[in-house]
Amino acid sequence: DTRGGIEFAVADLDAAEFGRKEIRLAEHEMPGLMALRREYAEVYPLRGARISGSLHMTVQTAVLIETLVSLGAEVRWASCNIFSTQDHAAAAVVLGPHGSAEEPKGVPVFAWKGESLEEYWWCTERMLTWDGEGPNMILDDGGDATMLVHKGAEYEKAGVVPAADADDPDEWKVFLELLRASVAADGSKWTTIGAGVRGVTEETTTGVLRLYQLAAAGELLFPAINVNDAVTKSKFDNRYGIRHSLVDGINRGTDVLIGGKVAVVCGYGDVGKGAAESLRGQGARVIVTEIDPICALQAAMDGYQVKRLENALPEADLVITTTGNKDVVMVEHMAKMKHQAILGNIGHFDNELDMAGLARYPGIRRVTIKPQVDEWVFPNGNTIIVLSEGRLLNLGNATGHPSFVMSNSFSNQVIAQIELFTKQAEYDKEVYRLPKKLDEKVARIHLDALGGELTKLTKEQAEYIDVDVEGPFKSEHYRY
Ligand SMILES: NC(=O)c1ccc[n+]([C@@H]2O[C@H](COP(=O)([O-])OP(=O)(O)OC[C@H]3O[C@@H](n4cnc5c(N)ncnc54)[C@H](O)[C@@H]3O)[C@@H](O)[C@H]2O)c1
Ligand SMILES: Nc1ncnc2c1ncn2CC[C@H](O)C(=O)O
Repeated sequence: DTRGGIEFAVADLDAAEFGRKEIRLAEHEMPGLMALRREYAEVYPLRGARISGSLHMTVQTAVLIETLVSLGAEVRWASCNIFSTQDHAAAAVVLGPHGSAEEPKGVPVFAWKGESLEEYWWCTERMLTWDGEGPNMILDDGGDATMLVHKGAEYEKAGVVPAADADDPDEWKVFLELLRASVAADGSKWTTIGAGVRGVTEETTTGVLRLYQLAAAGELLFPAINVNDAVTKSKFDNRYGIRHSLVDGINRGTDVLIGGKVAVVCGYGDVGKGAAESLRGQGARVIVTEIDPICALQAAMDGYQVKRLENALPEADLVITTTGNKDVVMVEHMAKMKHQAILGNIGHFDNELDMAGLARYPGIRRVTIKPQVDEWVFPNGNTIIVLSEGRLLNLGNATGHPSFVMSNSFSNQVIAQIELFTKQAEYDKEVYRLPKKLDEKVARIHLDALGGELTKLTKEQAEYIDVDVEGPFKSEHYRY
């Protein structure tokens, strides 16, 4: 639809008033973004930026979007997951703080909760397709937007879009069909977009992995900033955000008592650490699976039992994957789980769970209990409860991380967007991280907001530990 010159595809514009109320409350909980709006008021560092954003369309993301706009940017947005959109937030962003349903004054948003795969990729293409000049910045979460531009340009150059293999994931088949139609209609669309983008800022671990792979292959079309590995992002959002939102998703999805139960957490990285703490906080006995001896030893030292999945399954009441890897829980594992055990994933993609194998299992039956909660019935009558079809359940079954921790992450996103947009000449087609001083600046803002008192180094102390009184306070190789 298009109204007031704003193109959009959202579930219900009438939900905007509710969305605006929650955005207003969220602003109070996002001091980093509000501080950046004040710091750059009247400066408009992003004037001229045309940002295409692919990131869960939540209340928190709405505050990020409106911060980018307040710094002068034009923005188009889609969600990076078919279940993570909060429809009232999407509607409020289309209307903007001063618009109305008749006269929207916000930004184009193409996102609604419960998109099909075809709709998801349609939204992603719309988000990247501007009238006139294309985007000159991408803000990505998981790398789907970056992949669409890169694969589109690659296939335009080759003059052909490959056919999918029969056992390719449905996502990939849908993706190739979208590109087949696009390349047939305009054989240079994605090449032109790729050439016009000054840089991409990537939110999450899995998207960052994809960027380093592109860079290693010499295929990166533009510079990239790895926002995930800002300390004030991954050591906070990935851990403390999950500590809050994992249990939220399980409770809203199943209302099953977690206390006294046995929970298996696959992966003990930043997300796995938050997941284990979240479940232990509810009184679960947590068992961790890991492939990395260092993270496994951390789990053991944190008091968790460390086992291989197949040895933990017989007693598991919940199994949660957090690895960023694929094929972690296969249908053979699922067939051995306890009756009505809960299976969920909080990694970025659903391929951590063998959902295709489950759907193909002979005699399997799917009973939808409610949206994003399915009971899968095996022929022997044993059933498992799968959340959000294996997609990240904290956003599919709940509302994701709370505002305060997303303020940390999104402050880094805004800083990274300004860096790449205004200092393009300083960046090559490589993957960069933000300097430690900016990381410490984000931490300082949020510590102040929590009422924390920072101790000041004396000049002598600073010299003794060989740092500047004003920081950076740690070496580049320091591990927080
Ligand atoms: N749901 C959310 O809100 C949210 C938030 C942040 C990150 N993420 C996503 O969560 C995933 C994990 O992120 P992270 O920052 O914790 O990554 P990480 O690399 O810190 O941790 C992943 C851990 O999984 C382990 N692992 C890999 N394969 C495994 C396997 N087969 N079995 C057991 N362990 C295995 C690795 O050794 C590693 O320790 C990524 O996909 C990331 O994008 C989701
Ligand atoms: N509330 C949220 N809004 C937007 N994205 C969210 C929210 N909670 C988790 N995420 C996922 C982003 C996270 O930084 C990641 O790395 O995946």
